[in-house]
Amino acid sequence: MTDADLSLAYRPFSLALAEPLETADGTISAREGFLVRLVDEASDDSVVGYGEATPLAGWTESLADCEQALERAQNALRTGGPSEALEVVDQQVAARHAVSLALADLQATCEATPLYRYLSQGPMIGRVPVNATIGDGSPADTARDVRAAVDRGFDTCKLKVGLRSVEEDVERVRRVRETVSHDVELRADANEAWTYEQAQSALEAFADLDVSMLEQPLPAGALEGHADLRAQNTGVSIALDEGLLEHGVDTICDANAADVVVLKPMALGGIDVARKLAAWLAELEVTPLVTTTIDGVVARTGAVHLAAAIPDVPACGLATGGLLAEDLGRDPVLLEKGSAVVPQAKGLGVDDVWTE
Ligand SMILES: O=C(O)CCC(=O)C1=CC=C[C@@H](O)[C@@H]1C(=O)O
Ligand SMILES: [Mg+2]
Repeated sequence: MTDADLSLAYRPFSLALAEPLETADGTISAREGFLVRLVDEASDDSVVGYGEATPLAGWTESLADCEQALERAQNALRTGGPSEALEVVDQQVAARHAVSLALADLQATCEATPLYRYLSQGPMIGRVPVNATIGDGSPADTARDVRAAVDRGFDTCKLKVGLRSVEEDVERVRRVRETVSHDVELRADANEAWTYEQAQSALEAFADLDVSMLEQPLPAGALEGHADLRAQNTGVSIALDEGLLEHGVDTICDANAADVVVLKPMALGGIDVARKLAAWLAELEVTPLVTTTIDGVVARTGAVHLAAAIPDVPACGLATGGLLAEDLGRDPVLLEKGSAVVPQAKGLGVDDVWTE
């Protein structure tokens, strides 16, 4: 394959969620983006690579900026090859995610290697643990949704909190705990909703209810506040998500602000970028965890490969396909007993997404 033989095409898509996901950041009811296809014209059987750019307000560039960036990448690929195509989308994380994923899928496919092994050069991995994602709802609805997830095989559930009063959120978690045993790991994600005092009182109550992790309780800027919450040693891990985009790994680790850092490849510019951050975090003894931005099957499967390339990754937010009412194509990732079964076919393992 020579660079000059590669051509990039993209097309828009819109995927509705089965039910709107209520978060303290806002409601997500549909995901719009671009499916990317790279073709190596020189290969006899036209090897292809797929990528996906699904911008999310507040986390990535806008849909319009993403489209312009993909157009630039299309031209740059023709004139300057892959490195130039990546360079011209350097500041548009969702577009860069798509282009870098398509390049990696194509390369791994050419090498007849599953994408995660192309990324990690590591051992074969059969499964990665995943969590169920439970949106805001009444205490009864939340308990019902968690029960249903546990009945489907999940043993880790992440609840969205921060839309109601702290007392109501604590009541939701209490109802959930009454419904499922302590074998089920419960996490909560407040998406920056709380003041320090609110976070402190939630943390104490959550510790009593055996919640394992509280994600982004305070605004992204509040690194010291997160460090202070951590220093209380309640037994509840503090995870940063939005905080990573604002501060980067070094600043978070220097401030001792997190036990866990959430990596969203779509918001970070790609699975290649996220994998480097994961290695860096692990070196600094902070746990990396992978989630999607409620993406289509191409980006979601890319995130599964990323998680499989991270040693000893904890349960990740990758079981988000079921939140969509429709998808870009067949899902190659089976969810079984709280794990995602990692595709072992060459490349991403996604096909039939680009129908003419
Ligand atoms: O982590 C998960 O279980 C699924 C992904 C998820 O929760 C999110 C996806 C996209 C935007 C956010 O509201 C949210 C998050 O903050 O982690
Ligand atoms: Mg989060």
